[in-house]
Amino acid sequence: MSLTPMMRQYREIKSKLDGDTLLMFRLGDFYELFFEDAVMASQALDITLTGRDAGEAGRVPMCGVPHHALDGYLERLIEQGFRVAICDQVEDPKAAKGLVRREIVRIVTPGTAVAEESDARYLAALAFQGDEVGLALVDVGAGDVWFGAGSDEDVRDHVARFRPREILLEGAQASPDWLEETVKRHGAIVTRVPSPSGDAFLAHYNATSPEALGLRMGSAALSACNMAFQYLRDTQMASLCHLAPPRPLLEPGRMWLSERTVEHLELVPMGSGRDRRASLYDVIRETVTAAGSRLLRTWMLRPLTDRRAIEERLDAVTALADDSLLRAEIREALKGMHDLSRLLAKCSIGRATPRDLLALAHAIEKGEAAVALLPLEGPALFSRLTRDLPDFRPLAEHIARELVDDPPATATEGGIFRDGVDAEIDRLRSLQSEGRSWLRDFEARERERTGIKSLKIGYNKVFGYYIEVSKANLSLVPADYERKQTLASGERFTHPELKAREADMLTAAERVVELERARFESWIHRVREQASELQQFAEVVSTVDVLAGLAELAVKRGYVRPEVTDEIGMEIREGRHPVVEASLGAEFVPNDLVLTPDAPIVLLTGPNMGGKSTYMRQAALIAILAQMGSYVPARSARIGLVDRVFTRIGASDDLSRGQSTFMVEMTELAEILREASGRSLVLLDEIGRGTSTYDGLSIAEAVLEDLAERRHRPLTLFATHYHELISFSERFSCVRNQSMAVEETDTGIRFLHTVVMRPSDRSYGIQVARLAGLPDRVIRRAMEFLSAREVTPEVAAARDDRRERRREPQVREDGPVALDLFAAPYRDLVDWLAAQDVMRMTPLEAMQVLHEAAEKARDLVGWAKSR
Ligand SMILES: Nc1ncnc2c1ncn2[C@@H]1O[C@H](COP(=O)(O)OP(=O)(O)OP(=O)(O)O)[C@@H](O)[C@H]1O
Repeated sequence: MSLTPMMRQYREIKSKLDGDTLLMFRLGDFYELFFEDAVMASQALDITLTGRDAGEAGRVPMCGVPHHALDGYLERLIEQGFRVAICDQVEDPKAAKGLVRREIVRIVTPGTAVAEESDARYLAALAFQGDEVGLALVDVGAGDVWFGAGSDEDVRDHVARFRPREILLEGAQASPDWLEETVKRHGAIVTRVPSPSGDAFLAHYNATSPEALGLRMGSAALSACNMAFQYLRDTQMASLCHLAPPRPLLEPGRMWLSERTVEHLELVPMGSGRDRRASLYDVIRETVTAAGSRLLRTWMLRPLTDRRAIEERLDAVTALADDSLLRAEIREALKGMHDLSRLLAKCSIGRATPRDLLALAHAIEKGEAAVALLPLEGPALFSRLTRDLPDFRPLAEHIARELVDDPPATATEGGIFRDGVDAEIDRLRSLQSEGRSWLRDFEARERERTGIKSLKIGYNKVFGYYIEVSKANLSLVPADYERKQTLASGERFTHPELKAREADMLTAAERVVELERARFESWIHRVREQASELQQFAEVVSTVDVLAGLAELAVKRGYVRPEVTDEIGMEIREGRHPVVEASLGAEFVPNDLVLTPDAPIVLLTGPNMGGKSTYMRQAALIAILAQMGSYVPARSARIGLVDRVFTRIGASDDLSRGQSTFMVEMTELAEILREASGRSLVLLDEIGRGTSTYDGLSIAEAVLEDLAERRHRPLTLFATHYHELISFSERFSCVRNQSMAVEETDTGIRFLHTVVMRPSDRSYGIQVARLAGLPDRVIRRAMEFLSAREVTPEVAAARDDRRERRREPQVREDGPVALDLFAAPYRDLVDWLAAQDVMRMTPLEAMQVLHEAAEKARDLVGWAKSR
């Protein structure tokens, strides 16, 4: 079938792309899509689907977006997981003989697009070698590159933490089991790529061997890096010289926090909209720049384990916390600073506009102003940061001197540079302005000569300059006017004198645009040449922002400087949970925590809602804050360095991963028991809850015993409802009982949120249920069931089996003394209740079950009475 030449060109270019990459084809002022692409894009972007004559194929579907609005539309497509190839006209249409030459100039993909946002946006590459998986992560916008390798699970953790938007896998490689779910959870796409050939990675960094970049020859990590860089080269088609040197994911001297720990401790925001829960990151973020916020997040997720490095940061924070004037000046200097890394990325991928160039200059000026404020005789970190830094002020000043105050958003229309910057540009501009004044004179002259008062000189792209005469005056038009165009209201003419001028003026205008563009490009080139030093400068500025932000946080929220030691243990006086405190304010009740090598295990009991989870998480958050170099919410804190934080805390979203709650619990527990060292902090919340009481209790007991009997016992906070475990402290001096205090009142109980150094005497489950508004009749029956259970022979026997009972059963005289739970009608209810899986229900369904339970219980009450 023969297509029009343009459509043939389109087809040829499209055939070079993967099937699912959309092609945006530049036609005049629009980027157009055709065929299936047009159908998909018109739906995705909610734009009108039209058609275009394609030759014998007839009309084919088409839709398009104006070229100046491309970025916005691209962003929307990328957000929906599309990959988009941009095809531009690569020669001047005026100079083209026949069809304009077009080429793909870049491919925009979810993992490589540079967006105007502060969040990181990663591209990941996975390379499999036997049991080892190599991983590379690149944030093109921020210029960050990370690499690492490990087990399938390690890599899953990294991927979950970095939340890449796009994951590269080799064509034939089978997907790891977890990939599909990760992709769903984080809205990423998987892109299949050819196996890496050559050394795109080494070539990018101009390195002769991988060792020079910290990688091993032939390693899985190196393959992943090669995959990522080959893909970047193929899609970006630009130098990407702004990318910082690659950094290992598992740097020595960093604390490792697994994905689950990050989630359990709510370090970063989770959920969205109304479900979005406040996180540590939200509370501690006092940075004033977007890049500073990104770095703060990195610090928080990768705390240090090297005491000296932590103290170096703490010294800097102290200096800034103590000097409020200096802190305010630094923060003021940085306020409103554009994202330097992102601007560098744009220069490096050739997408910077004149506006970006000026923004870059302003960002440098702001960064330099902030850095210049640092007292060099002050903390060592300040001088270390600034020691080898070139002075970028001359560069910034030079740019600002040359560019106009409000440069255009594209480099193609001139008006970028000030007068006096370039003699040739000035000369051409004055030619243009002379031309304009000549036009004014010419207009006046012609009005005079013809006597047509309303005669006007106008301009459009098709006809150039013209003389417009209204209908009423057409009879006065002189013979030397040549008719060009008829309008409803009059006619347009040219004149030889006007034509001659027009040629001069248009040439001058085109020449100016050309010269300005070339000058702009040479500026971008100069920036690119210094991209890696500028990127380093950007990181220094972000560090200053983070340090000043942490100092601000310390002062604003009354945090104290922790004492960080190489010993094992921690002593926190009047510690607070930073996030809960931020929402409760003065109502928050501070608590102490002392863990020593001799007594590293705390067994925490107390009612639901008593504050156990808060207390446990608080310990981990304080340790993380201290080790990232921040002050902490406490009256005082002495923190022995922690190598890892492990958490096993019932997570509500386990279900969304399709794993049973109990299975997840046990998998995590297994990891903790395998990997926790004597320097680890372990939080265990209600181990065993996911299974039957006695299985759960037995597992909890065995775990506690295992931890207590170790030579290197991890610092452990063990919250439990199993009161049976309380007696452990008699067997093991390393286990200390603590509980959340409760006050019993006439109407029920009141939570004091105070930690006391004794076990809780009861679990108060039913009282908490009453507080939650369970109907009185259900509460009453629950009390009856409870007292009955306490004397059921099976239960009593099972308990006696295990240990001496702490309390004698309280037989209530006014209630049914021995309710036979296994009598048929009760048994039905018990069986039915046992079959309910509340964790898999929506709140509404759970309410219905509760309602039904109450109904059934009421029936039973009636049945019992009737007996
Ligand atoms: N120290 C405190 N000061 C004031 N309020 C607190 C404190 N600790 C916890 N709370 C409040 O009590 C609520 C319950 O706390 P938390 O979830 O830690 O209890 P829990 O004992 O772990 O409960 P459950 O066993 O049901 O999980 C929190 O939402 C918080 O508002």
